[in-house]
Amino acid sequence: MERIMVIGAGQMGSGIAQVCAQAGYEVTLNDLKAEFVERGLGVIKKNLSRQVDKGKMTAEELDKVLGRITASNDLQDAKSVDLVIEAAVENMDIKTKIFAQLDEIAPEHTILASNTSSLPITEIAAATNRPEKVIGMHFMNPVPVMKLVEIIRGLATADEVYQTIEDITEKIGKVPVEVNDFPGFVANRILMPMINEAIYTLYEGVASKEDIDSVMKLGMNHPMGPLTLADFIGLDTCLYIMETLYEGFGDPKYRPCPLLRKYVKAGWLGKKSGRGFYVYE
Ligand SMILES: CC(=O)CC(=O)SCCNC(=O)CCNC(=O)[C@H](O)C(C)(C)COP(=O)(O)OP(=O)(O)OC[C@H]1O[C@@H](n2cnc3c(N)ncnc32)[C@H](O)[C@@H]1OP(=O)(O)O
Ligand SMILES: NC(=O)C1=CN([C@@H]2O[C@H](COP(=O)(O)OP(=O)(O)OC[C@H]3O[C@@H](n4cnc5c(N)ncnc54)[C@H](OP(=O)(O)O)[C@@H]3O)[C@@H](O)[C@H]2O)C=CC1
Repeated sequence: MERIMVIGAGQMGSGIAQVCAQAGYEVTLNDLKAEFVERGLGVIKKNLSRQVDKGKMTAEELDKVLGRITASNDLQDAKSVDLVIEAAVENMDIKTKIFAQLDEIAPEHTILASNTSSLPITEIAAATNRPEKVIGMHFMNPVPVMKLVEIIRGLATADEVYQTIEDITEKIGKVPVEVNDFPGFVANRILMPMINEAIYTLYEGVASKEDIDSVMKLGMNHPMGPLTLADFIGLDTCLYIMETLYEGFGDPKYRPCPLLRKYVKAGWLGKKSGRGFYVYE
């Protein structure tokens, strides 16, 4: 395993590319347009420069890490990689299209992983002719800081593929947790209903957004209040995850809050779009 391709250069894809390059892998960072990859590379440069400023990394190391990342706008670049980690938007149609194409392009030995936060790995795998080599590799945001990676076994995922991904996860300094393929896995099955409930609390006028966040920050020692965290994750992603839980379990307890839907329809996607529950400069 030497070459990794990351698909999607958004907040997750750029973080994944960064930690893989820091661990010594050659990384191809792919997005639909050159400007999106440039934006992702800009975030990586900023993160690494901060480490140089703090004396945690030398300027030479920074150059070496950046030198390991190649920009790409063509899925054909998957023909020379050993592992693909897909981090495009949380949408099943988009993901199955990407995986079907990758299956045609990537060499036989290549493992195809998805950073999906909730969608069934088994269904993504079924879009390929190599379901045994398809697996979930769910990083947490912000990737350079958070230690956890949920590794999700699809129905057909081979044991040796799981083992390889567990080894890579450890090599990049993360802690793997093994999870079976059910909607939302573990992380978002627990986190997202809490966030959705915080949005209902705001929607029903129980308290102001600042006070809801303060309750969870000061009362439960959460590093961020749930509404700030929702903005940080992306409200579109939060809604996709709630819909996956709602449809996947058929249980009304997972119904997404109408206020969340309204914000997403308005394009208020949180920090990444400049406005969500809060306004960002
Ligand atoms: C939706 C899903 O599918 C799954 C998910 O990811 S759910 C989201 C999971 N993530 C969380 O719950 C995050 C909760 N928030 C936190 O843990 C913290 O607020 C935080 C780590 C984001 C920031 O921590 P903080 O102490 O307030 O800020 P700060 O002191 O500025 O940063 C701490 C360190 O993180 C780094 N950091 C902060 N934000 C960063 C970012 N976006 N990218 C890279 N590094 C970052 C800082 O550089 C700093 O590094 P050093 O220790 O090397 O100096
Ligand atoms: N946000 C979070 O906290 C977490 C998110 N995830 C998961 O990671 C994935 C990405 O989320 P996140 O990084 O937050 O989202 P972002 O919106 O920040 O980034 C997604 C990126 O993928 C690009 N993209 C869309 N379609 C394609 C495609 N067909 N080929 C290549 N690139 C494409 C988007 O381009 P464009 O801008 O044109 O749409 C965008 O640059 C999702 O599956 C999400 O559920 C997992 C853990 C945590």
